[in-house]
Amino acid sequence: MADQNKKNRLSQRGIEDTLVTDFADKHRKTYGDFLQLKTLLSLQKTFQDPAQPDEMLFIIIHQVSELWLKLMHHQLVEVRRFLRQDDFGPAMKNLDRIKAIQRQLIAAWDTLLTMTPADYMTFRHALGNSSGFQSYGYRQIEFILGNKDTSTLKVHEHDPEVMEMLNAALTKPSLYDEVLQMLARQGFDVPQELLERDFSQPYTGDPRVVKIWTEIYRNTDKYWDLYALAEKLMDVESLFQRWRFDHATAVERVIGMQPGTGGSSGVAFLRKALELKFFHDLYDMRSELMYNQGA
Ligand code: HEM
Ligand SMILES: N[C@@H](CC(=O)c1ccccc1NC=O)C(=O)O
Repeated sequence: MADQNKKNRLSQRGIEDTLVTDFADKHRKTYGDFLQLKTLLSLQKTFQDPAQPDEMLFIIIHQVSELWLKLMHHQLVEVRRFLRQDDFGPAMKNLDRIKAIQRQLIAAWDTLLTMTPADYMTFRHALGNSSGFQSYGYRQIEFILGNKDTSTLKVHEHDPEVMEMLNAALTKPSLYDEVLQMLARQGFDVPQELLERDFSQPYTGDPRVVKIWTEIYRNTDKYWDLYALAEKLMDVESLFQRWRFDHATAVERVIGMQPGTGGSSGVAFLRKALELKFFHDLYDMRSELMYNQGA
């Protein structure tokens, strides 16, 4: 009986006859061709000689994060485009994807934190003055979400290509600017000066728009779509804050209160970002709702 069981145990799956195995013809693309794997997998160059064991982890976490940031930005541009076309459903679908990407970015902290402070110290000096502060993929996302802080551009002045990309992101309307345009198209009384504002400037909220959101949130039965959109924006904002919080917490766990390689105070600098907000009106509306309910 035991022998019979052993015989039946599967040790190899084998392949099916129909499986395509002949890729000698260069026109027949393989998985590796399609994904440019030779290029992709040649980019994880460790920078110490001899390489330290955790350099590979550090590089891959950052490269993967940059890829997620790239996709997140792509989807944010899509949402902005759909809002401009009043294509509500696709905008909502893409916001859901953005939230899923944000969860992926947050999950990276767990993997990174398997690296001990001592492990990091074996190669931190080799990073020189490079720092996540110089991530233009991240900055582009902050800009489209509305944090138009031009002081962050300074570190890119040496690089015309990056400057051009970030300047374009700076001067275009943010996602929320596009929401304001949409509210105006739907008949809400959005002040003209907000619709025609200089989009390279930060928008910190306006009591007249807060009034519009108050109307929407008091009458969700009538304005369900706008309410649902605003709540998705709040979700994106919360997940962004969670990423910032987890970053600051992870950094404190690894380097304590040491200054950053980019030259900032380190954790204290990162914690200051926890006070930043993208969608000011959506927060102010909540205080307004409370106040008026009591009145
Ligand atoms: C051991 C891991 C890490 C440490 C010790 C660390 C440390 C720091 C510090 C100290 C800063 C402040 C700027 C400076 O003075 O350098 C910073 C900024 C930043 N880091 Fe990290 N970081 C780590 C991992 C990551 C990862 C995995 C990412 C993902 C892309 C990331 C993205 C960023 C970004 C985008 C900023 C700028 C934040 C802002 O402008 O508010 N960091 N990091
Ligand atoms: N600022 C970090 C190092 C750092 O940020 C960094 C440097 C090179 C590549 C990625 C980095 N990570 C993200 O902030 C530190 O102070 O240790």
